[in-house]
Amino acid sequence: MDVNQRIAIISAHLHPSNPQVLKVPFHFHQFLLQLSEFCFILWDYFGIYTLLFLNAEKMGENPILRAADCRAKGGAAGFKVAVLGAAGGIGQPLAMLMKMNPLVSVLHLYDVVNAPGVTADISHMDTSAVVRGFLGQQQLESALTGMDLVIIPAGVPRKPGMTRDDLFNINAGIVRTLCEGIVKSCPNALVNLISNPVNSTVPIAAEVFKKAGIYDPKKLLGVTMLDVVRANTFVAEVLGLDPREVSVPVVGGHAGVTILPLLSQVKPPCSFTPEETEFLTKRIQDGGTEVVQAKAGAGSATLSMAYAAVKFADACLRGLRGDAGIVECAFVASQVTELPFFASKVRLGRGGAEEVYQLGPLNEYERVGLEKAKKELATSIEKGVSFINK
Ligand SMILES: NC(=O)c1ccc[n+]([C@@H]2O[C@H](COP(=O)([O-])OP(=O)(O)OC[C@H]3O[C@@H](n4cnc5c(N)ncnc54)[C@H](O)[C@@H]3O)[C@@H](O)[C@H]2O)c1
Ligand SMILES: O=C(O)C[C@H](O)C(=O)O
Repeated sequence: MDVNQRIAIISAHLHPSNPQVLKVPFHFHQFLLQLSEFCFILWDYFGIYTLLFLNAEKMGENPILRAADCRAKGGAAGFKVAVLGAAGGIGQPLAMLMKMNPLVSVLHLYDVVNAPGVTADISHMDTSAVVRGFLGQQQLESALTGMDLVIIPAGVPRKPGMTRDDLFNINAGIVRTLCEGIVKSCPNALVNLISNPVNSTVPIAAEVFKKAGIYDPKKLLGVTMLDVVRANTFVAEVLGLDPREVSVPVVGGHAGVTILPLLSQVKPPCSFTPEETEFLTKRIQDGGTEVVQAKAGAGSATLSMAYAAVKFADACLRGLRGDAGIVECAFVASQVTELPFFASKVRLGRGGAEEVYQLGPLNEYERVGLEKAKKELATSIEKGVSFINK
């Protein structure tokens, strides 16, 4: 019986117009029974909230929100995910899409600006993940504590005329600081690194983790999914197919010629003329620049990147859950070439990138592209490594 039913019954009994109340002589035991009913109602209405208020006042929090948070925490089981740089151009739509992901139970949004605003906004979405905001470096440790997956889109984006490597001086330091936070608060988390230049920031992260003695190469993944997303889209346009039916492996790295689409391995199997191959390869390699130029100084890809990041993060979470056969491209520690890092297809599992696949047969065009990619990649990787070890 709920509180309202109890109130209805008791007030009906006590109301002077109730003939039974008038007729039935006063009995002390009935009076006690009714008194106890009233006590229950008072407790239901006021007692629990009084306790919550007293407890929450001590903790300096709004008790009603705290109660709601407790209920939400008791909800769906899932993974704890942090987004670092959550108030940015990528961070905001990425945070929104992660809030919609049913595999996520707790979502921590960290930034050096505007994290509370983005958090308040996203927390009103009626999906199950509980959202908490963290602002500034003094809250970095709390933001990261207990996380299963950390997604990093923090850092400055390109303007027209810049290369991704031009971002190194600012973003290298940002990535180092964030990775030092991961060392302290969630050394076993999977890390999805988006901040550019990815070809250097992934080696930076690896060196920070190595120095701290927590490096697990399987758990550090540079996000190159946007190259795959673009490749699927552009190839589908040429073939006249639905992009969701097209799968293009993109290997190497994430900048200019290091982005190497393997058009000979497109699924469904198809063939391209030399002109189509040249056109598609260039368009995929220059996809980022195409957006930077179109935005004319207002930044680089944010919405398609958030989409790609969430597609990749979802694959990582399904891998962590133990799903079989999750294969995506990522920039990881690798023995596929002589370079210590290389993007290729990886199998995602409970331990992260559990298997790194070989490139498979390449045609002559791709072999030439691979040599160019490796040359530039070697320099970018070395730049990242020596940033930490200088
Ligand atoms: N891997 C890829 O495919 C890919 C694609 C697109 C963009 N990017 C890169 O992602 C990065 C972010 O791009 P954006 O468009 O979102 O930029 P943005 O400037 O819109 O957002 C970056 C956010 O990072 C925050 N930030 C800065 N320093 C920080 C710190 N120390 N700790 C936490 N947060 C910090 C900023 O406050 C800002 O909110 C850039 O480096 C960009 O080049 C990578
Ligand atoms: O091009 C950029 O600077 C951003 C990103 O790396 C992209 O590929 O869109």
